[in-house]
Amino acid sequence: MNSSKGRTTLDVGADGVAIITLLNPPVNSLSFDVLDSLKENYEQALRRDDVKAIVVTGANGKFSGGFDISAFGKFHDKSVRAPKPGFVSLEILSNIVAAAKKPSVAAIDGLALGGGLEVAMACHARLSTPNAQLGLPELQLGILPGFGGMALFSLHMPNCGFFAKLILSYFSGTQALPRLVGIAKALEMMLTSKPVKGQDALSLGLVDAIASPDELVNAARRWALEILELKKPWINSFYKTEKLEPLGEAREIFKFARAQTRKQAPNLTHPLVCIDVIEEGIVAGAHAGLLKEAQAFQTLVESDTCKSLVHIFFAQRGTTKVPDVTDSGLKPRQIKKVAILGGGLMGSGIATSLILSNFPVILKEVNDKFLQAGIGRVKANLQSRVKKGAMTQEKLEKTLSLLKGALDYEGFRDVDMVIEAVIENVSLKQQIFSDLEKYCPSHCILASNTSTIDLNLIGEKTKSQDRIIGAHFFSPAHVMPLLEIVRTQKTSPQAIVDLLDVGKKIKKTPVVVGNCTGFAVNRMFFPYTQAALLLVDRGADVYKIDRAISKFGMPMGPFRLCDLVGFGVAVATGGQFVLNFPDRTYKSLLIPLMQEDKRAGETTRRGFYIYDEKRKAVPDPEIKKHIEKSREMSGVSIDPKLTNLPDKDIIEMIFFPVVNEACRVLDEGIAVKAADLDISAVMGMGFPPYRGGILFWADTLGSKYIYSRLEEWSNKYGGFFKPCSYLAGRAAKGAPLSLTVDPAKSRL
Ligand SMILES: C[C@H](O)CC(=O)SCCNC(=O)CCNC(=O)[C@H](O)C(C)(C)COP(=O)(O)OP(=O)(O)OC[C@H]1O[C@@H](n2cnc3c(N)ncnc32)[C@H](O)[C@@H]1OP(=O)(O)O
Repeated sequence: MNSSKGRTTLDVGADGVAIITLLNPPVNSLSFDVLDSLKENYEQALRRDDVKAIVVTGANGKFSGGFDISAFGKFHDKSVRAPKPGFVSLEILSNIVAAAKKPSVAAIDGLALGGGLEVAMACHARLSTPNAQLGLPELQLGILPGFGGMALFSLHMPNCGFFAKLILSYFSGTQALPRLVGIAKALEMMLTSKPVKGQDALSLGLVDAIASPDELVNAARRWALEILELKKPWINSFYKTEKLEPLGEAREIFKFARAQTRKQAPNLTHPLVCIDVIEEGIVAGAHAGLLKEAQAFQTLVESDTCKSLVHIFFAQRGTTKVPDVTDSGLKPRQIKKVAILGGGLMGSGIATSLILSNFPVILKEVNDKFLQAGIGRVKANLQSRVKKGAMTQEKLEKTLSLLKGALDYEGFRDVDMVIEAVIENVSLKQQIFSDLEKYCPSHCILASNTSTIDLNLIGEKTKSQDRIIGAHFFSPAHVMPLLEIVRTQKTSPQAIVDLLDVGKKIKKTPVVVGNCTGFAVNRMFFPYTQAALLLVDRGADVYKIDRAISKFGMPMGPFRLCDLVGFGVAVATGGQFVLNFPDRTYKSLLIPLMQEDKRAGETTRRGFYIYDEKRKAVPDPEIKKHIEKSREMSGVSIDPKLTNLPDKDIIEMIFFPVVNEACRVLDEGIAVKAADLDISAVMGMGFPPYRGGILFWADTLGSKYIYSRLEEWSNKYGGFFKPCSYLAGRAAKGAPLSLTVDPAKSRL
């Protein structure tokens, strides 16, 4: 069997232009095999007398998605074969340089990202289709754009000669992009990791011309020949200077970029390193910049941040790979029309998400007043996009025309999917599902957005259990990226495949989980809040906890979050857990006591914080009296150690119970794999992606350590901290927590 990972093809036309095509489906990533083959074909094209010019392009409408990210994993676990000398760009680029008499033009369709764009920037001109995506998203992976640096890293040749450095720099994104589009724009593109469209790339100077997908390669071959005939300029990006801002202005731009970066990503160093490398190239010249890039790349690619972010990249793509479901040959059926029941906060958010992705939607409510309110919410959601400049008024009208209101089930006769989003009331939901069975076609998927109620119970009065499924969105549904797809023992694989497809089409990350109270995310959230309440009852400070957790990288601390979701919701969901998992519930009276004081969180402007009109949260000294009362009524004693806990201990005491619950979820087979829980934590809880997700992070600390800490607190503070048997078992073996779950136990 051929185990090579991609290649390039060489095709020489009668006009003397060699077309080199990158071929490595699905995104033509630059694996070592592709790079080897690129080098070989370049050499051949340069050698052959019948080749006058070269066009580089990508197969199947995509230039390249960049360097093969799976190879980073091999760097990390050190399993990669040592790259042979002259690997990656050195030989390829020395040939491009040596080929000064044969111009190269990049023909970009689909996407040119990361190393893909770096290859294109090494060419003498670039042509693109209007909608192609061009960008350097490497910071998202914890590294910086640097094939130049990568070449040095791969070659292990820090003392390489001047000529080699000169050659390598052609492939360096940090040095080439600012010279093509200016420093400010290049910084923006790298720091945000956001690509630009071909049409915009043209006005920025990143590409030289636009062509339609059908015309692209022919236009590029003509361009290459015209370079040869000196009718078009022959440009080496590396030597361009006219786009660079004057030095004084450049320094200001770098200063501003650093300040913004420190504010937005205080825990991350690699964006600052990237700025340093670009600045070095501007101030001391591209060769100096390249050397700095090389050193930086080596450090960054081995960093925990890179390991975590690469894990998240693949974990996110892995959520749609469900054993015995997505590998069983089933194809998603086309969902042409969706109905939503309930126009409240959730229903209107879900409707917004669907119409934004061009699904016609029927929104059903019980009366006209509620219906108009629901439609009004959808309108407001779209309007806020218009305000932010993310949508035109015209597009808003067009999008809204996909939404139809209804007060009965008549319009449900041709829908392919229904999503119920009414209040959490079992008998109401049971009634709705038995009505749906009567009105909807027999293929229609019957989904519920419940966050707590057993799906088997919801579908109890129907004969359609195989098409009943959970579609658990997170609030606000049109913004939050996660979709929990909840499967019962009876849900058909086809219904899962269909919902996975809809999830992807509405740009959510779908995670398939089993049926239980709280599913995956809310089960992990529960101990998070409980641990924080336990610490406060035992002497810790509310605001110190929130600060420590925010510093760790969560968007906000547990108390600020309670204020945001509202005490009503916190108590209601908490109640479900108390009912279902009484053995590990910590019963604090603090929130009910605060409710008695007419505090309900941000909506009443009083919760753990007080809020001004601009929703700015300020600590409230008044809550001290409630805390004291809660302690007194619960009969717990203050532990002096907890009154002055270092941040590290706060983080561990709050997150280790979350890790413990994640272990239970995995052990019970509620989640298919540990990586799904990492994604659920990142996208559902706001866990920092650069820590790799909850279990990935836990494994960096070790199961033994986590077990011993939980055991110690369990003895001291009670059963809430008691490590579960899964965690105990892993700790006894010194094994990672993310080892695959025993398939026999899986509920999926
Ligand atoms: C030295 C250099 O400077 C370093 C680099 O170049 S690092 C790489 C820089 N490039 C990137 O970060 C781009 C990463 N990829 C993406 O953003 C998106 O995958 C994309 C925009 C290319 C395509 O998105 P989309 O169409 O939604 O498809 P998506 O599901 O994400 O990817 C399709 C498949 O391609 C794989 N893939 C995408 N980019 C890849 C890459 N650069 N390397 C390896 N595999 C890649 C995905 O893992 C997925 O595989 P799967 O089907 O087995 O799950």
